[in-house]
Amino acid sequence: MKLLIKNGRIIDPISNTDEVKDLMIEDDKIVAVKKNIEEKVDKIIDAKNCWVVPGLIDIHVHLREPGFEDKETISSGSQSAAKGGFTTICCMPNTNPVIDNKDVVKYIQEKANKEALVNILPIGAITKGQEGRELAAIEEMMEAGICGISEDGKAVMKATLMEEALEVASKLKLPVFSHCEDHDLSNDGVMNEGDRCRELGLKGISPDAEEIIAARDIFLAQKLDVKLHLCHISTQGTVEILRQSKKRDKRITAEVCPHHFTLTEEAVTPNNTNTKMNPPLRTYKDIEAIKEALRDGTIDIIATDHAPHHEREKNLSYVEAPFGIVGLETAVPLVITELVDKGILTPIQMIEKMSTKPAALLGLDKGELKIGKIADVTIINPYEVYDIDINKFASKGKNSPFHGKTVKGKVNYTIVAGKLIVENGELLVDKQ
Ligand SMILES: NC(=O)N[C@@H](CC(=O)O)C(=O)O
Ligand SMILES: [Zn+2]
Ligand SMILES: [Zn+2]
Repeated sequence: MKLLIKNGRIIDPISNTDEVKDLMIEDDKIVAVKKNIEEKVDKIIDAKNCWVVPGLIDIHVHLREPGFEDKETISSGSQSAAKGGFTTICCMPNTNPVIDNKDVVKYIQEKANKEALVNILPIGAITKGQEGRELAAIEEMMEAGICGISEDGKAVMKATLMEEALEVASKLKLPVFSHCEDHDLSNDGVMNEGDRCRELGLKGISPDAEEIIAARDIFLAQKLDVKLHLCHISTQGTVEILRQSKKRDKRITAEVCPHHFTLTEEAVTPNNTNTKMNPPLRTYKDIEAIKEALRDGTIDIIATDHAPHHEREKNLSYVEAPFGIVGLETAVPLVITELVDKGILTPIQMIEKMSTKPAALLGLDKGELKIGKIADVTIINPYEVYDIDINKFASKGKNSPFHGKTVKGKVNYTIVAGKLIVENGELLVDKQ
């Protein structure tokens, strides 16, 4: 099977390429990247005016299976990922049962092999049942194939236990994804601590809650040979801590989610629980700091923190509704609209943060368009303008604050190991 992608703008951060060329795939591999390939093939994709990029990798996704299949499943989440241009996603362990032993890891891998359209890499929990009392079976999960450990959904509050986890991760060479939140400080807050929460009479979550645990984990990690990654950072203070720490320790990485550079606390209204997520939407000054950090490389990765919830739960009051919004199908247009179009990131930098750096953090041989590599490829039309429509999401979760937003940038094709999964923006589903 030969597939030829003609006349696209090949964007490859590793070779620093941003140039119109053709790309040929044979079976599951990239076999040529050059100008004017004239060869008899099985299928030609016309990529004129489009970007041809290494398949996007989202290191922060909640797939909800096992346990919360009414919110999302491995199958529906993988369809959502494919539509969003992601060829590999990492799934967080806050499922039921929690991913804290090899059996749950294997369950997810087996289901993913049968049902998923994209590569799925489970992340194991740090503590048993995510209860914060004793370490999970990290070594056996590593042997089963987890790509990292995280307590996401919450932080490990006990510093000595977090230290122990970092030591184990260092020994096993597993990255640690830290959800930075001091739960004593965030307490029962539901939005950013600031003018807007006082105006609305809602309880706030201060930036301190994030910054204190970010600083703690950086201090704990820098004594060890370990990859510490800060999840969904949202405040100017965390950006500053990170920028300073990176001068001493090059292994620390951090991600930001599209909603944290697109919306502020001003978007919060008590009847729109799709503005409720953790960490919460912050302020204009935080967005400015995040954008600067994206531009200067302090923030390495853009991840979605795709957190689907059922309408029934999101219809509860602002206080009772769960935290989280979906993100897989809005990431590319938000990044193009808010960052690339506004000159904050070049297309190469965007792809570096959505494919190359995630691959490097996970130690994957991906994130590059090069002869001989597995053909995970995404084709994006960066000029298409349209309104985001939750009803078109493949995700079961419709909890997005971006419904109706006019954006630029559309994922047209997603190719996983040489196989066309999305064509003209639509899924070609042959697995369910
Ligand atoms: N981000 C969220 O608001 N929610 C996430 C948990 C998390 O990422 O911490 C979820 O699992 O729903
Ligand atoms: Zn989290
Ligand atoms: Zn999360």
